[in-house]
Parts: sequence; structure tokens; C-alpha cells
Amino acid sequence: MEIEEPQILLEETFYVLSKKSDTFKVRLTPKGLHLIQDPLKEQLVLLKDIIGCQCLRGKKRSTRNNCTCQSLPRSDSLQVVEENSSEKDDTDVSAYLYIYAYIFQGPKKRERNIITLRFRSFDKHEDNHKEAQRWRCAIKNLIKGEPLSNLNESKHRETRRLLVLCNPKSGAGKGKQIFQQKVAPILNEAEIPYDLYVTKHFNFARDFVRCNNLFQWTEIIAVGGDGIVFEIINGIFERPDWAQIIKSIPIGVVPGGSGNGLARSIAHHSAEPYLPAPTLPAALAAVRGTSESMDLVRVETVSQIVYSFLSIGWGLLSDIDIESERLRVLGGTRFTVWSLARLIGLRSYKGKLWYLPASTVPVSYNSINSEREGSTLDFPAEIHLETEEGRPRVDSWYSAHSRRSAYFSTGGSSYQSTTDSGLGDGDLPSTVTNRRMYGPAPQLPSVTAPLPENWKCIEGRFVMVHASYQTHLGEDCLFAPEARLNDGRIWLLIVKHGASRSQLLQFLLGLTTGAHANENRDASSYIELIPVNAFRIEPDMGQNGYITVDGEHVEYGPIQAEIFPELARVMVP
Ligand SMILES: Nc1ncnc2c1ncn2[C@@H]1O[C@H](COP(=O)(O)OP(=O)(O)OP(=O)(O)O)[C@@H](O)[C@H]1O
Repeated sequence: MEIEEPQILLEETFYVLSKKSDTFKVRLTPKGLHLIQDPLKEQLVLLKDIIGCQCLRGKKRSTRNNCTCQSLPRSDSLQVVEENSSEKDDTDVSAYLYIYAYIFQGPKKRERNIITLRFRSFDKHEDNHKEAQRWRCAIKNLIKGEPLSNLNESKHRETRRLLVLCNPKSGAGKGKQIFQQKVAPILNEAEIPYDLYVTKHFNFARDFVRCNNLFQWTEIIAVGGDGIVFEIINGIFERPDWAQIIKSIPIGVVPGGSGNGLARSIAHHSAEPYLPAPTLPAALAAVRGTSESMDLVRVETVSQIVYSFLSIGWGLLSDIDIESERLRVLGGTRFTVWSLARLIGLRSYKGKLWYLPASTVPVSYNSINSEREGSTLDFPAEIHLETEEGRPRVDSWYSAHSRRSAYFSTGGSSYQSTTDSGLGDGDLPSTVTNRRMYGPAPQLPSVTAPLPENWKCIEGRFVMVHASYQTHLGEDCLFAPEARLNDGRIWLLIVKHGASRSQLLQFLLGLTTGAHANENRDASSYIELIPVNAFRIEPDMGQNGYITVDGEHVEYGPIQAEIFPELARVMVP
């Protein structure tokens, strides 16, 4: 069978310095950028791995430390500036096109690669710039899935604008740093504009989302832990126009907290490598603008309604979550330390648990890839190629830079704005009790009313009841391996009183890998993991304890939960 060649949209021949005889044919097709050294050696940078490209100009060389006999520009000293910079080198008529791609280096790691194309076939910079600009427009349009009709347009119109809400206190207190060092450079490479707001206090993000015109942004990016995502989602449900916003403005999450359950679950869902660069999947999702639907759970207690995307807990895991707050400075390690402490002083809680077993067979989700398709290159992290000059070629070059090379400055770019405050001074955060929640109509009776007879009930003592609708509760807690972002199921884990400490230790260790979910258990087992559509917990009020929703502490007392499939949208890489 003949393999169909992709349509060639642009093609040019470029040269490499160190091997003067080496020519590269560079081709742009709807599949990506083909670097063809000879017909047998072709490498493809897939379009979905390219995040953006910029036209730049050679920078004036400093005369200091310049060796007079050195006539060739060395690649490692190449410096470029923006087209309109006063520092541009007027003697260099070339136009440089920087193409930024995040490419798999082995199955579990993506790294940044830069492909530089130097256009210098024409005698005037304007003509070389025009040529580079044609390539830039074509690449940008392909990335966005737009038609390639206007390749000579000098400006590419960006229709997206991100709202970034960053919690400076999340996790080890590095939220702002994480955004500025790991995410902003990638947004700048992709030329995606954003407005950054740094949260000032508890519920700042919730009130910001409730009070502002959100339609000026196309997506909302949370930088922090699951707490900031919880605030954003619940802020949306405090708006009368919640239905429009929750469906049309996807939420992205850049992990900066100590738990990061949602960020980890999204990376797992997309089979994107998470460690050692957990912010990369989120940054790639933000530049690509791709999103998927996600289930939300409506949670009702006696005094409030909230919308949850991650978990509800009563007993052991919630005790660990809340009581380990005092060890915040340890980051994620606080959970391990406190788990051991809680196992030694094991508690159990008396109460009733009702649940409605999941009725539907989950759809098979083809979007889950066990292995992710992506480009892999034999080239170094930076490859510089240039066209032939009108005059004899003397200064071609090729070089390899470290993958950790510094980001090129796009100083003066209008793509970045930083604002410290989002709410006026008069906008005081509202308290839990005076919040009015909107949202879809519940199918369940109220939390204090009797339940229908088809619900199952367990009465007794529990070490814990914990529910999740995501695979991961935290970066290293694979709680429900079979869960999907949008499977319409709540995964209910029940640990009854009577389980031995060694069983519990085994269970807690299994949470890191998901092994706890694979164990064969009979009906008399103390530990069960059941998919349900809804549940209710009624703790015995003679004893105190903690109940958490998405890791946030809520009042101790009756609580019920009901899943609403595919209610929200989240950004996925
Ligand atoms: N400037 C601030 N000062 C103090 N607290 C803040 C500030 N901004 C936000 N918060 C609160 O910090 C809490 C925790 O935030 P977040 O979830 O981002 O981090 P985390 O708790 O470390 O992560 P995780 O929830 O994943 O464990 C949230 O409830 C949020 O309201």
C-alpha cells in the first residue's frame, strides 16, 4: 500500500556551518516541520509539539573582547532582538525565525527545542523579513487550525486572552515564582496574552470570579493547589450566568500547591509526563487552548451547597489532610509524616453511609493513550539553519546549546501584564453563610430528608469514607485508577472499623501506585472501592471529626453528594 505524502505548504533549502556540505530541506506540511538532510534522513517535528514562533533580528555585537580575526558569528554567541528594537544590527540583513517546540526526549520527558531558520537570500532585510513572516504566519495558522490564505499579513491576530489567578501562598509559597519562571516564558513564546492577578487572601479568587466580567477572557488559569481551583469553580456557581461560563470558559491548573490532585489527574488523563516538570503539561495546555469536559459533584451539607471537582472525605485521609496543615512548610511530605502519626493513634467514627451504585456502564474513553504520540528528534536542543546568501556562503553555522539555555527575551512585548489587585478596596469577601449558589437542579431529596428505598446503607464504625472523581488525590496518590475526567462516576472508598494496622499500612502504601484498588477482596473485606452516582454520610454527632471537600474543611455533620457528568471544561495538554 502506498503511503500518501502530506501536502507541501512551504519549502526552502538551508545550510549548516560546521559541515559546510550539509544542506537541509525544510518543509512545512499539515503534519509539521520536516527537516530533510537526505532522502533517507528525515525528521519530523509534529505540529502539535510546536507551540509558537517569532521573527527576530540579529543584535548589535559588543566590540568588547572581540577577537579581530574572528569573522564568523559563533552560534553560542548569537543574540537576537525584536524587529523594532534599537539594539538591532543594521549590518545584518537576515531575518531569524525562532520556532519553539516541546519534544519528547525518551518516553517520559518532554524538552524545549528551538529551531532557528535564518533567512538571508535577499539583499534587503525587509525582503528576508517578509519571507520569514510568511513561514511564521503559516505555522501559526496551522497550529490554530486556521486557513493559510493570508500568509503575507505582517501581524497574526490573537483572539485568546487568559485570566491567570495565582496564589502566592500555595504549597511552599512559590506560586508567583512558578508562574513567572516556568509558565510565562512559554506563554510568551506562543505569544498568548494574559492578565495576571495575585490572590491576596482566602476567597480572593472566588470573589474575583464572582464580581468580574469574565467574558473578556477565553480561559481561566489557576496557579496554586486544589484550593484555588475550588474557589474559582464555586465563584462561578455564585453567578446567575454560571451555565454559560462553566461550559464556555475552560479552567486550566498550574500545580503550585502541596496536593495538586487535579493537575496530576489531568496529566495522567492525557498520558503527559508529570515529573520532573509538573508545570509543563499545564503550560502546554494553556498555549494549545485544548479542553475537555469534566464531571462536577454537587455537595450539600446542612448549611451550604458547594461544587466539587476532586474529593469528599470523612475519617483517616481527611484527618491527615487537615491536621498536617501545621507542617505546611514540608510541602507534599507533610502527608507522609502525618499518615504515620495517624496510624499510630488510629481513630474510627460511628455513623451511616448510604450510596446509589453507579447505574451506567462507563463509556470507553479512546482519548486515554497509554503511550503518547509525539516527535522525537536526533538533533540537539537548538538547531540553526540558514538560507543561501546572494553572495558566496561564508558564515553558515550549526551549534548545539544546552536544553537548559536561557529564554530569549521578548522584552517590551505587550503580551505580559501584571496586576497585583483584582478587587477594589470596597469589595469585601463574603462569608460562607451569605453566599448564594446557583447551579443545576438536584435529583436528590435535601440532606435532611429520607432517601429512596433503592439506596444501599451501611451502618457501623468507619476508619474512613473517602470519595473521588479524579484518578489522583495528590501528586503521589493514585486513588481511583479507573476514574476518568468525565465518566459520570464517584469512586467511593470505604474502610470499615476492624481493619488491622498492617492492612491499613498496606492500603496507605498502595495509594501511591494504585495497588490498593487491584486487591481481590471478598464481601467480608474491611476495605472496598465502589463506583456510585451519589452518596450520603451521616456521622454520629456524639463524636467530633473532620469532613473535607476538595481538601477544604467543611462543617462536621450530614453531607450528601451527587454527580453531574461533564458539567465543566478543563484545559488538557
Ligand atoms: N494571599 C493569600 N494569603 C493567604 N492565603 C491565601 C492567599 N491567596 C489564597 N489563599 C488561600 O490559600 C489556600 C490554599 O491554597 P492552594 O490550594 O492554592 O494551596 P495548597 O493548599 O498548598 O494546595 P492543595 O490545595 O493542592 O493542597 C486557599 O484556600 C486560598 O484561599
